[in-house]
Amino acid sequence: MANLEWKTIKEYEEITFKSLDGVARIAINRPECRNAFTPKTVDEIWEALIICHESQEIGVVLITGEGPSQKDGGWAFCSGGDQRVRSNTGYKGSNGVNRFNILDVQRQIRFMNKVVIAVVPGWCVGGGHSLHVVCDMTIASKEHAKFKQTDADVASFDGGFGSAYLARQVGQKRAREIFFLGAEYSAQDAYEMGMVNKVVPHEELEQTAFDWAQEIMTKSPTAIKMLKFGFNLIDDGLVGQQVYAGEATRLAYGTDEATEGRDAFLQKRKRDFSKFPKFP
Ligand SMILES: CC(C)(COP(=O)(O)OP(=O)(O)OC[C@H]1O[C@@H](n2cnc3c(N)ncnc32)[C@H](O)[C@@H]1OP(=O)(O)O)[C@@H](O)C(=O)NCCC(=O)NCCSC(=O)c1cc(O)c2ccccc2c1O
Repeated sequence: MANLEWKTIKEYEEITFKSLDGVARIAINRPECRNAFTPKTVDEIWEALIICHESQEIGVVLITGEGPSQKDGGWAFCSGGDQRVRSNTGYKGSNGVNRFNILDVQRQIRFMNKVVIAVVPGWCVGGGHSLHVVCDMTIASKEHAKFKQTDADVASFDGGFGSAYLARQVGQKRAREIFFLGAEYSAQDAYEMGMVNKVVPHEELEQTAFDWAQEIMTKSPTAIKMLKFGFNLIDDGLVGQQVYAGEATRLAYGTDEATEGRDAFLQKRKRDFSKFPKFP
């Protein structure tokens, strides 16, 4: 793996959270179970994403999995919900509360004001597969990345982004095949289907993701954000419209027209928008 000198932003128990030159790296750190997530893992990812969302320094977020496993050398991005803590009403956290909180993380990635890249070093399975699907882009290890949707094997189903948005990426027939058969796909298969952006030698995986992040960060942050929310809009209904429109409102606040509206109110005078252009 690349010798990037990541610095820890915050210590967690089940993830690592680091950054370098404006790029954040969030990695599930449970390689012995192929980076399956518990409610605690997910809470930690969620908090790290909020930190990234609020940060003025971070421009791009990488989500990945630590590895290899000390047990057998296997690599994983994420193997989905940890089946050992699954109960009749969700996944049981250490406080005894059952959760499906990975869906909160999916929404946070979707509505995040920065680009989120899935960096897939190995197995990408079940809820882990859905996690990569919801990320803005995916880069995968040529040697070790493998994609598989086991949801129906374990009587689970991500009927949201994990399946419907996947169909946007690979087409309806392929998405149904992925879920209905639960077959294993190589990084190259996934690339050819359109759910992976680039396949690179394992040694170059992290460096490639970092380079992509650096390139994105040379561009206008507002343009990148509006493009991301614009891409999301058609699939996200009124919530997507709200997110996009919120950013349009922010841009409008920066105009003289907005200043006139605010100042007229505060100065208790008649507003005068007559001088402002009505562009065709
Ligand atoms: C991921 C695998 C294909 C890897 O196979 P491989 O042969 O390489 O390795 P092993 O099978 O020997 O695994 C090594 C070790 O890890 C343990 N492990 C792997 N995955 C999990 C897991 N998900 N939970 C718990 N433990 C796991 C495995 O038992 C081994 O332990 P040892 O002690 O024996 O060493 C293969 O492991 C595999 O198929 N894993 C299961 C994948 C799976 O079914 N995931 C769950 C899908 S459902 C889901 O993720 C999900 C979560 C949500 O929160 C949702 C919320 C709302 C809607 C839907 C949700 C949802 O679908």
